[in-house]
Amino acid sequence: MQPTPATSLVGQEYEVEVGPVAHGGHCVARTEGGRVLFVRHALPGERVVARVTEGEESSRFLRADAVEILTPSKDRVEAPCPFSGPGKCGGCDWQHAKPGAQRRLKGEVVAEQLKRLAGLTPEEAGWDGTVVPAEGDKVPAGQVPAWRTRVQYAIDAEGHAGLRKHRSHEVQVIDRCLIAAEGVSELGVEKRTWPQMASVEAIAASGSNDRQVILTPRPGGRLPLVDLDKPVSVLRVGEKDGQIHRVHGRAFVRERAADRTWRVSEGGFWQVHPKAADTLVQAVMQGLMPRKGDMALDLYCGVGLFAGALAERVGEKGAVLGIESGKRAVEDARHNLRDLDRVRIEEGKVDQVLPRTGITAADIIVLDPPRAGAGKQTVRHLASLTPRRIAYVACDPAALARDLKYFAEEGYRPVTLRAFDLFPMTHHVECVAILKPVAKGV
Ligand SMILES: C[S@@+](CC[C@H](N)C(=O)[O-])C[C@H]1O[C@@H](n2cnc3c(N)ncnc32)[C@H](O)[C@@H]1O
Repeated sequence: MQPTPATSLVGQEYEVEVGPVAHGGHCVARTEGGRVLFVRHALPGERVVARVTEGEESSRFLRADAVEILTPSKDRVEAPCPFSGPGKCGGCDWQHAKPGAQRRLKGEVVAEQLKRLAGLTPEEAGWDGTVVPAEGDKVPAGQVPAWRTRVQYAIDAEGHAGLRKHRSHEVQVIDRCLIAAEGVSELGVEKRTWPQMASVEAIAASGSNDRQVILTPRPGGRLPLVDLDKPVSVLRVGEKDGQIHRVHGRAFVRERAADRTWRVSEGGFWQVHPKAADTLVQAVMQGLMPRKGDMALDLYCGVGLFAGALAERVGEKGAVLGIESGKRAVEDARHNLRDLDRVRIEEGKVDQVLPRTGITAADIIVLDPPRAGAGKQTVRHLASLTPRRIAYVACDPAALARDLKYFAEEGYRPVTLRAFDLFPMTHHVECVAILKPVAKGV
């Protein structure tokens, strides 16, 4: 028998009352028939016309855009960016919300994830429920902080630069990104065409005047002559090996944080918001309270940010071990911390390298995993090292909550949790949880 073709509901419109915010930059609503909609461009409490963008008759839930606002929330503003809105750029999620409301929505998402996945109330997680703006980002409604020091532009078939539409490969051509840092805008990527390129990443270091452009050609595409006004280093992604190669200028940018200069090479991780690195180092050190002589771990250490800050505090009698899987990031970390004998950086995946190190105890641990989180096996291993305190830096509250549950099973509970709005206008939020051991079963 032939399977019945799925009936697409794309384009179908429903008038709905918008319910609470959900993780991912949308709100939950139900149709009269009880069908669940995840609605973008809406705010809780609004009555809107939602047009389905993804989903079929048989889908568990549908995705939709609010295309008409019948009863606006008091938190609504006109989106400052002309490229934000249904069917347009997918980069920002909350352009249509006042800055304070954006932070409240993010706080509600963190609270919901903690409750659902870790069984923790904000009080139990040691969190006051607020999401704190980065220094300098408190702007009036209708204005936008220009914070993105790294922007990956997608290039359309005609060579125009833009950003991808939400959950799509289609490119929304733009002439300016409002959240791009000044240094990125000055590179003028949107002002010229990039024939034969698939993407162009623009990086403006916040700790120096270093600027970098990383070009990814289409298959068989030839590199353009890059005649940008400023001295800019140019790298390209190799078609055959996928590796980043230097075309001209430096192969790295220099960032500044925690009173040190950091070399960040070729696609290595560095926080995108210019204040993020200092904000997070401060939160981690305040929570961990390192002591002279401590043995400390910095897991998923990137170019060595927390390892460097820890090394200053544990002093000459202490030791810091960083683990990072990116080869170039490891080279950068070793270079960045070459003046500190007490720091050792190991290359490889945390779950593979850590058991091989033979370390059986650590006094304090920082972990800053990618979006997927650390996972049960790594959490177990960390708890077995019986650290006095653990600082968990998380870019995804769902992964954080899952790992907090595993930590609780191993006898570690959060004593404080702080949340920072290091990605204004988007749904992303960064958290720092400080964990301490409690007696098992308590
Ligand atoms: C969120 S970044 C944190 C980097 C650094 N702590 C910082 O703040 O700049 C996560 C880092 O983990 C690295 N990474 C991803 N998976 C890993 C794994 N399984 N083991 C070790 N490092 C990993 C990535 O290359 C990236 O540098």
